[in-house]
Formats: sequence, structure tokens, C-alpha cells
Amino acid sequence: MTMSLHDTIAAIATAPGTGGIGIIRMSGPDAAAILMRVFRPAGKNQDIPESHRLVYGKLTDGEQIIDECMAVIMKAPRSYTREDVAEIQLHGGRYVINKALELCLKAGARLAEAGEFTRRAFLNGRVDLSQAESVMEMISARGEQEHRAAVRQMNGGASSFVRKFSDELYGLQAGLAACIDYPEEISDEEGAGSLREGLEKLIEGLEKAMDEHASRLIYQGLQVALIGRPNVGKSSLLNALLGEDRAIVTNIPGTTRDTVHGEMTLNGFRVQLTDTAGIHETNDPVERIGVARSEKARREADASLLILDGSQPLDADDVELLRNFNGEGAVVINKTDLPQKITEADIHDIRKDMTCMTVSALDQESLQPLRDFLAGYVQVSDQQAVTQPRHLDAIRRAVRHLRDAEKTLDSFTPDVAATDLQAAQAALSEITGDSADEKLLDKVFSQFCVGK
Ligand SMILES: Nc1nc2c(c(=O)[nH]1)N(C=O)[C@@H](CNc1ccc(C(=O)N[C@@H](CCC(=O)O)C(=O)O)cc1)CN2
Ligand SMILES: Nc1nc2c(ncn2[C@@H]2O[C@H](COP(=O)(O)OP(=O)(O)OP(=O)(O)O)[C@@H](O)[C@H]2O)c(=O)[nH]1
Ligand SMILES: [Mg+2]
Repeated sequence: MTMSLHDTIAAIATAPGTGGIGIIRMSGPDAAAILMRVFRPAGKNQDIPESHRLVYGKLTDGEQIIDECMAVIMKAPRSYTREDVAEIQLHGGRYVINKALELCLKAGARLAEAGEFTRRAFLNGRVDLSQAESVMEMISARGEQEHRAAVRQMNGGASSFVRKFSDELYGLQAGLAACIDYPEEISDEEGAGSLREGLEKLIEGLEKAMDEHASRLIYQGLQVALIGRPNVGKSSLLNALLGEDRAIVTNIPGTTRDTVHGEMTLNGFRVQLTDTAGIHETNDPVERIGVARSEKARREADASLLILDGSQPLDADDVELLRNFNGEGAVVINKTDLPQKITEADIHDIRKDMTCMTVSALDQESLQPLRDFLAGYVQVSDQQAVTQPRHLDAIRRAVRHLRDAEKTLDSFTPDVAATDLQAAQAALSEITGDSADEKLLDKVFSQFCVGK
């Protein structure tokens, strides 16, 4: 990406489409000058508005009035980017907003790249890289837990974490340097011994800080598959759990042919429910594909619910599914509002290891034990842990380099160990962006939306 901080960039900051108000944002040395080429303050005073003062006026193309609007200038460094920023607040119509952007571009601004405003806030030192990332997390947060992770990061959660470990690592690097420079003063045995101890402590701390389980829960949600033979009520349960009519329900076995997804929240986490085609032997080519998809959904799920129809005796398909069930999940006996032909004891005769529940898709209250069971999978204890996938990746690499350093210490090649420690330090500093190269920045900011 070729970019210069000398450019003044412009973009639509509000969501695409029609809204009550739409905002154009500009940042860079000419932001105020460009604004004054397209904006005419109301009244006699035609001076550049005072910083941080919202003023009323007209957007004009030089001849015609395009819209009535409000504008604000925020002089550097008291702005989002630490550069001069100008914003225009217009009526939020597609035409008006696009026209305003076009006028700003004609007046000297350049269209901003995805994430470029926030990238500038980073390059100008207002935020570190993990804080910059949190902005996008804030925008994309769909649930309470995602939002909480974003707030933590915005407040420098990851940054203070990295600083702590990075300082410890600098200590080790200094120790190692002393070993290399004054081999006679520190005997190899003694020096290497305390280094090794320090490395162990560091690795342990880093590994403890990574919460991959919580990370998956926050960024992907819990995947739950509803499986079972045809007509047991999988789709009915999906609908009941979601509280909406998502999947088609009929009394004809084989109603669901493809997987159907729905999302709900439990403990502030997203839970993705996947309803599947009833699993049974079939020659129908479409159904066969559906059954294959059911099996795939089961393999990919964090937990599966094996649904049985309690109003029917266990049949051979049920028994086979029960015997073959592996991984996380539970047995759910459905249709308990009807006379029952299956008991929990019957299930435990076949699989005494499995949790079993009885519910009726027609009765919301009966679903509470099922909800509680699923909620058991979405409990995250340590809120200080590192959960952002990019940060986890950096820490994993840092740990790998530290382990390499341990090995090279064993073979008494301290200079190689020093290189490993440097590599670990570099991996850690990618989190805050202290040693970020263009490629890393491009990767992070390309995930942003334009205007952010
Ligand atoms: N109109 C508008 N609303 C917005 C934004 C914006 O850019 N424009 N934001 C954009 O995402 C968010 C708010 N985030 C912001 C973060 C920092 C600063 C800022 O000016 N910080 C300076 C000085 C603060 C001060 O006046 O003391 C600084 O931290 O140095 C502004 C907005 C959400 N709402
Ligand atoms: N009485 C009663 N009927 C239910 C219950 N759950 C589902 N049913 C009925 O059982 C029939 C089958 O329900 P579905 O939800 O379509 O079953 P399914 O497991 O998705 O079936 P396939 O998509 O064919 O695999 C429908 O007539 C539902 O109304 C329940 O808890 N009680
Ligand atoms: Mg179905």
C-alpha cells in the first residue's frame, strides 16, 4: 500500500445506505482548507470555524446548494487521528452523501483506504496496534462478551500484558548478553541455570495467559448440532430454542434436507445451533447428501444433542446413533408431553456415560435444563486472558522461540539463544505494533471498513 501522511484523506463514516444523518470525515493537513471549499457557514462570519465547534451552514458545489448541514474542525493533535480532522454532518441520503464525498475529493482530498483513519491514529502514536484493532472489534461485536473483550482491549488490556512479559524478556536478554560478553565472570553452568529458570517462568506465564477456549467462544461462538433420526423433533427444538420459526416442521419424516442454522445467546456468548437432516439409510440422492451434511455438522460441532422421540420405542437407528455417539453433548428425549415409551434408564443401559434430558418442544419451560446444559459450555472464568486470535498467534510464536532458546542453551550456544530471544521479543511486540512492518499493518487494517 502506498500511502503518505501528507495526504488528506476522506471517506463516508456512516453506514452505507439511507440514514437520518450521514457523516463525511477528512483527516490530514488540508482537512480544514478542503472543508472550507465545500462548506459555507451560515451568517456573516465566513472564517474557518474554531476548533471543536460544531457550526451550521450549507454544502455547496460552488454554484448550487447541495444540502443544509453541520460541520466541525478538530485541530491536531486533539483529534481521532492526531491530525487536523474535519467532519460534515449531512442529511443521510445516498445521493447527498456521495455528492459530498465527491466534492471533498474534487477539492483536494484522497479517498481513504479501509481502516486508514485508525491506521493514522496508530502511526501518530495515539493508540497502539491492539487498541487500534479494538475499534473494529467494537464495531463488529454482536454480543456482550465480544463487546467486553473489545472494551478491555481499547483500554489497553493486551498492551499492559505485553509490556509485562516483554520487560521480563528484556531482563533475560540482558542476562544472556552478560553470559556472552563475560564468559569468565559467569560460569556457563550458573548463568545458563538461572536463564533456564527465567525462560521456564516466562513460557509458563505466556501459556497461562492464552485462553484459546474463550477466544473461540468469543469470536466464533459455541457450535451446537441437533442430530437424530427423522421426525424426532430436531427442527421443532431448533425453533423452540431460537424462539422463532426458522426451520420447516411437518409430521413427514425427511422434512429437513439441508442443514439450517440459527443463533442465540447464552451467558452473553453466541451459540450457533445447526439443525440437520434426519440420519437414516436412504436411496434418495438429495437425502443422502443431507445425511452426509448432518454428519459433517456433528463432527464440526463443539457439542451435539442427540434427539430421540420419547413417544416411540427406541428403534435400531436410535440405538446405533447412541452407541456411536462420541465427543461432547447429551441425549435429549423429546415429546414428553405425549405418553412415554423411553425412559432415561433405557438410555443409561446403553450409554451410562451420557447426560440425558427430557423435554418437549411444545413447552418452553421444559427446555430450561437443556439451556442450562448448553450454558455449561459457555463459561469463561479469567477475564484478563488473551483471547484475540492475532494475539494468540503472536504469543504462540513467542513461546516457540523461547523453547528454541531453551534447547540452544542446552547445547551451549548462547549466541544462537540470543537470536531466539530476539525473535520472541519481536513476536510479542507485534501485539502492540512496536515493531510492526507495513505488511502486518496492511493485514490488520485491511479487515477494517472504509471510513474507520
Ligand atoms: N463524530 C464522530 N463521532 C465519533 C468518532 C469520530 O471520529 N467522529 N469516533 C471515531 O472513532 C468515535 C469516538 N472516538 C474518538 C477517539 C478519540 C478522539 C479524540 O479526538 N482524541 C484526542 C483528543 C480528545 C480531547 O478532546 O481531549 C486524543 O485522544 O488525543 C475522538 C473520538 C465514536 N464517535
Ligand atoms: N407432541 C409433540 N410433537 C412434537 C414435538 N416436537 C416435534 N413434534 C412433532 O413431530 C413432528 C416432526 O417434527 P420435526 O421438528 O419436523 O422433526 P425433525 O426431527 O426435524 O424431522 P426431520 O426434519 O424429518 O428429520 C412434527 O409433526 C412436530 O410437530 C413435541 O415435543 N411434542
Ligand atoms: Mg427437521
